[in-house]
Amino acid sequence: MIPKALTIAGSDSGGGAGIQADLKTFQELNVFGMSAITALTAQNTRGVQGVFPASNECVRQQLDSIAEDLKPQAIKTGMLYRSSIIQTVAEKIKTYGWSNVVVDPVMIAKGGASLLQKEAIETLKTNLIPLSTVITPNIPEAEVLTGMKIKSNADRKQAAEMLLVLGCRSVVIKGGHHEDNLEAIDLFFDGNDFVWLRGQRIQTRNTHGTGCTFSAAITAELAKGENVLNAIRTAKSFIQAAIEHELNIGSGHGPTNHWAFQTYRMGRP
Ligand SMILES: Nc1ncnc2c1ncn2[C@@H]1O[C@H](COP(=O)(O)OP(=O)(O)OP(=O)(O)O)[C@@H](O)[C@H]1O
Ligand SMILES: Cc1ncc(CO)c(N)n1
Repeated sequence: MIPKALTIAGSDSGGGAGIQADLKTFQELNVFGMSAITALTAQNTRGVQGVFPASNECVRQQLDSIAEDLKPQAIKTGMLYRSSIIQTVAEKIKTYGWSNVVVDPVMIAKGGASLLQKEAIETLKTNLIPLSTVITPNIPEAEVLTGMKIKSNADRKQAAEMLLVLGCRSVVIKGGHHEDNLEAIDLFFDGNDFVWLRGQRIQTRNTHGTGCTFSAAITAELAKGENVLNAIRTAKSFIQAAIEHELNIGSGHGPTNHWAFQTYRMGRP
């Protein structure tokens, strides 16, 4: 069976994040990609110039069209923008019985533009996170979701425990925003084991879309039937290669290199 994955997220006209990063990542990992677009953004490596959210009906119909004909083995959510879109997505996940749900709780773009309205945070916590197999917050997002400050490793473990209480089956709190300049270390927790996933920190400004790419890689591996921890390990290796082999596109925060994993790492995750 051909593995198929669905991304429910915003479009990044600059091609480095959102739907575009997700579909490129699915393709590179040999997974057929599908998309339901929640918002169009006018965006480039310098920042977000415009946000044009889709109607609830538009999101609903895209999800129905996909579900009636194609069966995704895994899905991810990215930018969802407002509460009613989150509700629509949560209802459809339940209606269609979709499993292997990766929730990337996207809130703010690197340049500071808001990709999620403040009042939608509660809906994310109560309606969507309980349906997820894994959530992938960065440190600032984990702070918003838990209401605690995260500085030390012990703080991060405590935040992971609090996030599990929201009803997700597991969590990875990503370390891209940590002040460590030698390593980028992510923390996985599934209620039993804490696993630290380490990678060398690359000194670069080309990190636009790292979070989208990472969660898309997890989704692709879940679609192939991998378990969550193995999927996350491959995703870590995928994003490491994509940051390391930089493209230097654009004059701001450039995109990562989505073909680097295939070209330089395949078979060596
Ligand atoms: N400079 C870096 N070098 C190596 N790995 C990094 C670097 N920055 C981030 N990562 C890794 O990339 C992945 C994404 O983490 P990050 O915390 O940057 O996500 P994010 O803030 O959600 O990204 P974005 O919002 O830009 O899409 C994690 O696995 C993290 O460890
Ligand atoms: C559409 C979109 N989704 C997610 C992010 C976060 O990287 C972004 N910048 N743009």
